[in-house]
Amino acid sequence: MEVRNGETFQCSIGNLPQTLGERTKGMETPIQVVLRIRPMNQAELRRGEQSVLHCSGPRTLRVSPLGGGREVAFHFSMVLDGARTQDEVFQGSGVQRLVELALQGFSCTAFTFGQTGSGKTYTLTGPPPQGEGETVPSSLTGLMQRSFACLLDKIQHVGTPITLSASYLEIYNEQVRDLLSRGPHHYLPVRWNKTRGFYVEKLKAVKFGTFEEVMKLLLEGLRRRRSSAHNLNEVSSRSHALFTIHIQCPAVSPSRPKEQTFGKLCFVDLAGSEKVAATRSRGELMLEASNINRSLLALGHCISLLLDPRQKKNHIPYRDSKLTRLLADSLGGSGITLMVACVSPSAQSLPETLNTLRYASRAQRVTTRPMPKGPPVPQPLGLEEEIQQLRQENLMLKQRLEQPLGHWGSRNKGSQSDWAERSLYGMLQEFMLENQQLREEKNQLRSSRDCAWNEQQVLVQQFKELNRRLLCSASHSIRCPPQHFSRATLPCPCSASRGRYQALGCHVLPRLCSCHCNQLCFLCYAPLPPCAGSRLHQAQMGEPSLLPGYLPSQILSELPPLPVFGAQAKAPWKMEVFSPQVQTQPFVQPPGPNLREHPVKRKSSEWTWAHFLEETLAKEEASGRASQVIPSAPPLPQSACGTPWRTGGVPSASRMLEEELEVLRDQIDCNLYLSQGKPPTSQEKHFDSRQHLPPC
Ligand SMILES: Nc1ncnc2c1ncn2[C@@H]1O[C@H](COP(=O)(O)OP(=O)(O)OP(=O)(O)O)[C@@H](O)[C@H]1O
Repeated sequence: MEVRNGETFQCSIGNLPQTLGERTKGMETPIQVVLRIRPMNQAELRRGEQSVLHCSGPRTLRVSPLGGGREVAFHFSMVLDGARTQDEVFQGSGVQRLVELALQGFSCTAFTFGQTGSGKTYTLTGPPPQGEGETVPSSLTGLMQRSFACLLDKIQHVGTPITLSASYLEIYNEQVRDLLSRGPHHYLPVRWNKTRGFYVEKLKAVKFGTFEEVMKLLLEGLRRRRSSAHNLNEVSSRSHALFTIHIQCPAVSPSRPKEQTFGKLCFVDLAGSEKVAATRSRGELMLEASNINRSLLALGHCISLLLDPRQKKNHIPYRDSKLTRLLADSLGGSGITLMVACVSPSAQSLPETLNTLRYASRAQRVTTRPMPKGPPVPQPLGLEEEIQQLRQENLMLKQRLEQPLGHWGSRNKGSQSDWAERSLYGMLQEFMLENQQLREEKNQLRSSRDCAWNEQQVLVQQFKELNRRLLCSASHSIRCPPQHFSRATLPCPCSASRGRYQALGCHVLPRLCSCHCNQLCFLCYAPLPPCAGSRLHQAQMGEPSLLPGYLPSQILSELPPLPVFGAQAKAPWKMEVFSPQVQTQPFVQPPGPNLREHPVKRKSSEWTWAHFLEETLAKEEASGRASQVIPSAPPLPQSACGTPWRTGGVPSASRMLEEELEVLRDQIDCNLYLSQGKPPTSQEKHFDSRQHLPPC
């Protein structure tokens, strides 16, 4: 103990237990917090600022606001005022003890925190070099250089070869960068696993054995670290920097490998919290300040939660920032931690200083359970064997899956496991084969459906062509009866009628009735005057879609245009030929002396123009009343042998076409069902293409 300026300065390591080691393994140990007050800088002295911080004893700080405000006292492991030299800080902070514990295999961390320009970097590494190649005077070197020297000195006395390596990284704008890596900057990911906790992947660790080597690494990293000038600090660090020394101590006896230790000594120089208004940071500086403040806030939040024993058992949001992830073990894990809080004595910085003091006060109530790090825990033998077996099985199964199908049949039937494998993989292969076959079948069905569709299209075209030819042929045969073989035309029934339509000429096709009671010439579509038997014959028109003058509009639109005679000729579907009353009437066979007394309703499916024509003509011939009933009927066309055209003769071409068309219709019906790829539904069973096709 020594006395300076009337104050007691205890040159010890504060509360850090000297005996920390074997006896404190796993015991709750509080974080050690040391306070360092930097001296007034030139700018503050120029402004004539007064100090508001007063040390009252080695561990107590009194804050006396100017103007007689309420005085506040803070207690820490050690309070080091502005008059303390770097060496005194090293001696009084307890870092030496940390070095000893790291050598014993503990994971030790010393970090500085505080407002920007409060002396954090100075405390750890001393003042910045004055020029390129300049070194810091040994009296001003910080905790890090002194700790390196201490560590190497202690290692020399251990007597066993100890492996040392160092890594250096910075967290800049929430990105981790390796400061020992040459070449372009690469940001490294922070990972986690059960044995290592959080770690930086691919972080370079450089082995060293001498003080010069480790100093070279430190200076190399310091040069690469981001720093900028702002209003409060000419060389302000813009990133958090972590310098870690990994200490691998072999076991004293090779027969006891578990005694091997893996200690760690980490120095963390946090970037300073800053008020942008005070630092007047703009642009990139402002972004950096925002990231710095955010990560420090996350650190403070973790510390607050760690204070609550109930919260500590639950969730601590270490993942909120890269900094808290990498400090997780030091804050709430198995590490030993020393914090050096740095403050400025100036009254102008009092708000930030109070923040730092409160932050530090809380941090020293956080506890860890220090545990030395041993060699990586090997996997239990059983698990390793199991993993190995699973790997082999996986490999074998992969190989078997790649084998040809026939392979399984040729295998000998062996043990139960063989059988199980065989049946399982046999099933798999069968399913795959079946799947393949089903796919092929589906493709075949699809192509046959397409073929049927194409065929149907061809048939529809053929049908149209046949229909056209049939109409032309019928028309021609009536115009030029075979017995005449001349182009002399029969008189049109329209021309025979009187009235305004008398002048209209038209052509004749076999029709329902030769009188004009249907009020329409079905060739020229001219309205015709009603006849005396119109009521009777209108009744026959109950199925308008089956009459020759009424073709479905879809088919008519696709047919070649019919010859039009006269300017008044209109398309039948646009003419008001059929009154609503007539259209809604069901077809009733006309009563007559030779017909049944009661009208018989017929199904529309039974009703085709060809059948009706045939029946009507047959009945008229049989009764001999054709001319009576239909006085204006044109003479029936006669064949060369004198037989009516419907039974043979010249219209035999039409007959053939009709038969051909019949076949085509059947084919179309079949194709319609085939193209749907399923059996016809009950609705489709009633479907009859004849109803949708024009009559022959
Ligand atoms: N104890 C001290 N004795 C003499 N000078 C000091 C002391 N502490 C700090 N300084 C000086 O004050 C200035 C700021 O110090 P330093 O850069 O270490 O602050 P900082 O807290 O690291 O700031 P930042 O967070 O911005 O990086 C430097 O010029 C440094 O040399």
